[in-house]
Amino acid sequence: MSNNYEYHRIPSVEMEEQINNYDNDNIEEQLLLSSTVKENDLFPVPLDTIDTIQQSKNSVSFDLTFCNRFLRICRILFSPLNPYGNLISILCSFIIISLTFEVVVYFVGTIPSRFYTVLIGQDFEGFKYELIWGMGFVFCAGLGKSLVKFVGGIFYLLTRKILTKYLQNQYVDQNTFYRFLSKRMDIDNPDQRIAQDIDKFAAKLREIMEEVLVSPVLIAYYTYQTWKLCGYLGPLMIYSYFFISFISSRFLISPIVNLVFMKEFHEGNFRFLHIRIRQFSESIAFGFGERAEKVRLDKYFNKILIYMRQIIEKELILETFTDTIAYLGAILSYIMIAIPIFIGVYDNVEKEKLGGIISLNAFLSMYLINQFSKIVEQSTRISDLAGYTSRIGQLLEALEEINMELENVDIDNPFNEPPRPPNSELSINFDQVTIMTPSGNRLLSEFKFTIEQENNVMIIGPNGSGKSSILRVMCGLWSTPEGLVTKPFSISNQQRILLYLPQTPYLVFGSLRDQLSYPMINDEKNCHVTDEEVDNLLSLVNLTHVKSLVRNYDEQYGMDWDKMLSPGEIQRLSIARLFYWKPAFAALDESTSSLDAVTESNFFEKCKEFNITCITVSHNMNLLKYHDKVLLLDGKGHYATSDIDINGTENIERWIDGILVRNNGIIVDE
Ligand SMILES: Nc1ncnc2c1ncn2[C@@H]1O[C@H](COP(=O)(O)OP(=O)(O)OP(=O)(O)O)[C@@H](O)[C@H]1O
Repeated sequence: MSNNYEYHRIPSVEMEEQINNYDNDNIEEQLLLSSTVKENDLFPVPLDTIDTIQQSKNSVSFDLTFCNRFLRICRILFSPLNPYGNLISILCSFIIISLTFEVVVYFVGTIPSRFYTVLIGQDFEGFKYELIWGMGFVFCAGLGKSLVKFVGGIFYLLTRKILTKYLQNQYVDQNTFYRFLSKRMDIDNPDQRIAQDIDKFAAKLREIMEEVLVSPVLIAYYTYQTWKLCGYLGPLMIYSYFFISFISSRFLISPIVNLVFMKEFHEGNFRFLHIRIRQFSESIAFGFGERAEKVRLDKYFNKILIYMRQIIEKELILETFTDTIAYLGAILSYIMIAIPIFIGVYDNVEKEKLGGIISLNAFLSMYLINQFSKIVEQSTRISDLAGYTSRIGQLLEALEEINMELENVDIDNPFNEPPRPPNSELSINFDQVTIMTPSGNRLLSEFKFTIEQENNVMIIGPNGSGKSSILRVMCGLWSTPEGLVTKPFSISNQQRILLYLPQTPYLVFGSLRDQLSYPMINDEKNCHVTDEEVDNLLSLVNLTHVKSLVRNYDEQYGMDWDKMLSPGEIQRLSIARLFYWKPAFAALDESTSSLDAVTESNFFEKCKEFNITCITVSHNMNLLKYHDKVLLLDGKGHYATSDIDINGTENIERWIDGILVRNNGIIVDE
């Protein structure tokens, strides 16, 4: 066996030549030219044009759109209706602690001059007093600083929690994410936006808050003090100076916002490629695709590096500007006092007093300037924040649009049918239905078909003819522009009328019990499948050996499920899930393709026994014998239906061949 494996792993001579011929320096270009690796595998447009398209499509900057998106996010964060936590009270604590800290820092700043006074006066009692108070203030300053950081941490945590839960609940709601992923190709990596960009947004917001949260209060206080000393001219000069600085810095921030956006876009793709390698490790290894994957990864990582470099370069200019502004502020305070001195306002003031006025003015205006400088110094952080704001804002807007479409759809009852009593006759009816892909491609028109209980239906037809699409419409994933689909819906969460089984079943991150009762969640309070039921279900599908693979039925497993079970066993597990639910209808999309013939036959027998009506999509004509009706699509927008009678399936196969050969229109048998 292992020799066989080794044999398959040896690349063919041509492949080896091809790989050896790659010039390492120019490997990307060569691989792109070779037929084995095509850029289009990943994206429908050449990679080099992706940036241009993304940039034009997602052109983001530090403008009114940013302000609107930022305000929108703030409304979510500070909404009193928000159920995830009270950010307003954290913000108030943040402000109070930061202000108290500023006051303590002010007193700590006066400690040297107090010591100076008592030491000059050789006042021992005063020295002891200052020592005790000084120690107290220093301790409070240390505590205050840590408290500011602590409340900042809580603020960051709550910001992330509120935004993530808000977006996640919208994204993973009804089938929003399915519609979103099929329709909104323009919004890249929604997962990254929720998992990473929100985190970065919250971290940047915290950093900015820690720096400038109390600035408005301090600015108001020192504006008043400066105005008292220098008249209106002093504050006016400082305000004008920083207004001009802020407006100028805006032009330096804007290009960085776009670069941050694009860097995050490529970060998402880079991570996506790594996830694909993990997901398709075996296929890549079988196909000798390691080098191709490496080239792809390098290509995306290089893009990230290029954007990072550009951001660093642009930040150099921005930092130079903001630091210069901060240093120029020091000179400004002297210009402010120089004007009244040189125009003769203080001509009658004694020289000693003038010295005091100059130093007091310098102190007050420097403090005011310092507060403004702090705001301008946040430019680099603000540019990052604006980039994340755009990414989160875009996702919010797109989800809102999708949710507006879904507003009137009840997922358990997507067709707004009146409820039926559980035991009434069940059927699924397509009445003059148009089936159209989300991209607007019409697959079937005026489709008329009824699926009745206990009448298994097999849907057949060439690839891409729309077989799975019929199931998508039936399960409510796709809406129908014309016609009406009626079907019974689940009366309660404990009962499923219709269950869909795909070719590759979805295995949850969870326990064996969870696999069987999916989508029901098992926990200490709600255990939906008893141990006995687990045993029965596993023996029904011949999977009893799985019991020895897990420590117990509640042990949680993640990606390991894919390694523990073969594709056929995974299909059997999903069939056990079907037998757990025993729905009235089972939509089977190639879901028995990996089963051996005996297991397949047992499966259909059991379905009959459990009164599960199968709607099967398959290319395997051997399955015809388990069905009562056949629906044939020709791939050109036509369909035909026929009963499969007791004379066997040979007639039906001839009928199918006839239609596919004639391919000339709609034939409805009844
Ligand atoms: N989410 C989607 N968005 C746009 N087009 C789609 C989407 N899903 C499927 N399609 C298109 O709809 C057409 C029918 O697809 P469908 O999956 O129904 O084919 P099928 O008959 O089941 O094919 P196969 O036998 O290969 O499974 C295909 O051309 C496919 O490209």
